[in-house]
Amino acid sequence: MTSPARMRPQHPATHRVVDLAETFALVVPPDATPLDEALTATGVTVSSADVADGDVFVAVPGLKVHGATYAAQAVAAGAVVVVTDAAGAVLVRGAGLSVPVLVSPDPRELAGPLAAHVHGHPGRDLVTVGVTGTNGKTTTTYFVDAALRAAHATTAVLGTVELKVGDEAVESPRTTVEAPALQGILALARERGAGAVAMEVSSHALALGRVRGLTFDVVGFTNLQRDHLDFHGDMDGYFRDKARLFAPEQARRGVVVVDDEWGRRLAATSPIPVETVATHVGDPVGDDADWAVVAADIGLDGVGSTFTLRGPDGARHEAASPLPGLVNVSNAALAIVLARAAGVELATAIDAVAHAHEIPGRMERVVERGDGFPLGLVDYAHTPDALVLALEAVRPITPGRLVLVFGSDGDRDQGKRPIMGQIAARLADVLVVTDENPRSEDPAAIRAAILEGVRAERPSGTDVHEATSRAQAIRDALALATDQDTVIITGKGHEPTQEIAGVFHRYNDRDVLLAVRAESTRARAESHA
Ligand SMILES: CC(=O)N[C@H]1[C@@H](OP(=O)(O)OP(=O)(O)OC[C@H]2O[C@@H](n3ccc(=O)[nH]c3=O)[C@H](O)[C@@H]2O)O[C@H](CO)[C@@H](O)[C@@H]1O[C@H](C)C(=O)N[C@@H](C)C(=O)N[C@H](CCC(=O)O)C(=O)O
Ligand SMILES: Nc1ncnc2c1ncn2[C@@H]1O[C@H](COP(=O)(O)OP(=O)(O)OP(=O)(O)O)[C@@H](O)[C@H]1O
Repeated sequence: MTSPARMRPQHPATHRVVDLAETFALVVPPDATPLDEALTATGVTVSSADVADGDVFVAVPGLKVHGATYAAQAVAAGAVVVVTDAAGAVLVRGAGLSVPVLVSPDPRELAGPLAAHVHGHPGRDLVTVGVTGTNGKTTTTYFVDAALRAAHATTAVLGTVELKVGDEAVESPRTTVEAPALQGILALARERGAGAVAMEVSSHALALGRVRGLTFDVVGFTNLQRDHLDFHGDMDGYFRDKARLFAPEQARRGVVVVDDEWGRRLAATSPIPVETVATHVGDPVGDDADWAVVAADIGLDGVGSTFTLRGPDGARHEAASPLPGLVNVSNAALAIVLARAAGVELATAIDAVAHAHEIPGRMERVVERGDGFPLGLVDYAHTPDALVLALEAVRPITPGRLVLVFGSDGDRDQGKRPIMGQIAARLADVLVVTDENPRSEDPAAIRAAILEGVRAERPSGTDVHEATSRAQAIRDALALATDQDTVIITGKGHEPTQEIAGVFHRYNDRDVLLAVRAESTRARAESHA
């Protein structure tokens, strides 16, 4: 599989380093030899591990270590020049390296614009949509991509799950890649003929300049909930970092969900023009919003939702979310308004979103109800709040019993294990407790902690099962369920591996669920033969 760092254009432009120095006011340190006028560069990176031949290595002062510490590795991998700050230049000189060095007061801020310049500003040739917020980024981004795909032959979608350009996808190292990697991927997308890109923009990315150098056509805000305060300090700091996306150098216009106070604050203070969307039916906030969800119900397919979206002109549009639950009505409404702002016809956007049910690991409909099989869903919910939301979303679409396969991560928040158990026992009917990513912990001990919470809520232990492998848990769940039931497998979502005792085993809930269904279909056919 291609590494994310290799997602770059096949035919990069070549730039003279002296020209880059002049354009970005980079200076040669006083005691260094002047730049060779013939020296050229074709790419940019901030990580020595990602260097390609001909790269500029931008060595940033990190939160833990100075990037210039890795200049030797970068040069060995093919970097032709190091751009860093004054402290970095001292480190490179101290290491006795002969590589040319250029100094910038703020290399982290520079990395994005420099990479955008080197790759010929690919973002300007694409329709670009960015989505930020605590929850719903992935789902909304895929809904937007579905709408963009209805209007463009080739698109790119970038986020937590994958980096996908046309039909080529690689696993994503994080929600928003580093600024130079982003520009490289955009350049690749342009080279492959893509017309549009939808991407997730995390708060870390905004704080660390990963989208600098790109001005989005449209950006969206989902919501803000308590998260990542270790990094952002407090909610105000977290909000300020998110709000950086709504600035003229980052985006031309925005769409903001105003269901929470943070969305309302953002809409009221945004320096770029924004449209507002209210998604809670009956909330008076909807009266003043440009767009409002004024009715929502379970969809005709018995899984998703239908809803009515009132537009700024008062017209009512019948729309649908293919995924269960009201949070996905919210995500779908935002995506429709974002896609429209990005130039997709409203009716086209509504239709495309209504059919976008293959979002990897986000309430993903893997097995449809029927032929004796339950509805089978895979969801990433791995926190108590998300588990509540997921189970509440699935209950109304479940005529029979709600069967939950779940576990909890090792080497992470131990306190949530019994809480997850309690929630599961309260909101699901049949539980199969199993392993998630045990990492260095004893899997049985993690399951025991979950089961303690289960017992507190359901002392009888009725319909509570334990399975020592996740694949077995899925097999058990499917064997226990009828076609009136729903099986939901939570915790790992799209993850392609399971981490056990330091080893990453290839494993994916969706694949296993499909394999188990196929096994059962075969077994049934044989028993009828
Ligand atoms: C907290 C955080 O976001 N840290 C980011 C920050 O790291 P840092 O300043 O500590 O970097 P450092 O380790 O001190 O290294 C300094 C520089 O040396 C470079 N280096 C380092 C080691 C090496 O061998 N070679 C090398 O070149 C690094 O690439 C870096 O440029 O700057 C680095 C690049 O300049 C990022 O790679 C790094 O992201 C780390 C890996 C990370 O895990 N970030 C997570 C928290 C993150 O960004 N998450 C969000 C999603 C959050 C969510 O919503 O859940 C995301 O967008 O994925
Ligand atoms: N609009 C929403 N409001 C609140 N919760 C939501 C919303 N959309 C999704 N969720 C919940 O948040 C979880 C994560 O959803 P999603 O992956 O789309 O968000 P995200 O912002 O991309 O988060 P992550 O980066 O962790 O993937 C889901 O399990 C779902 O239960």
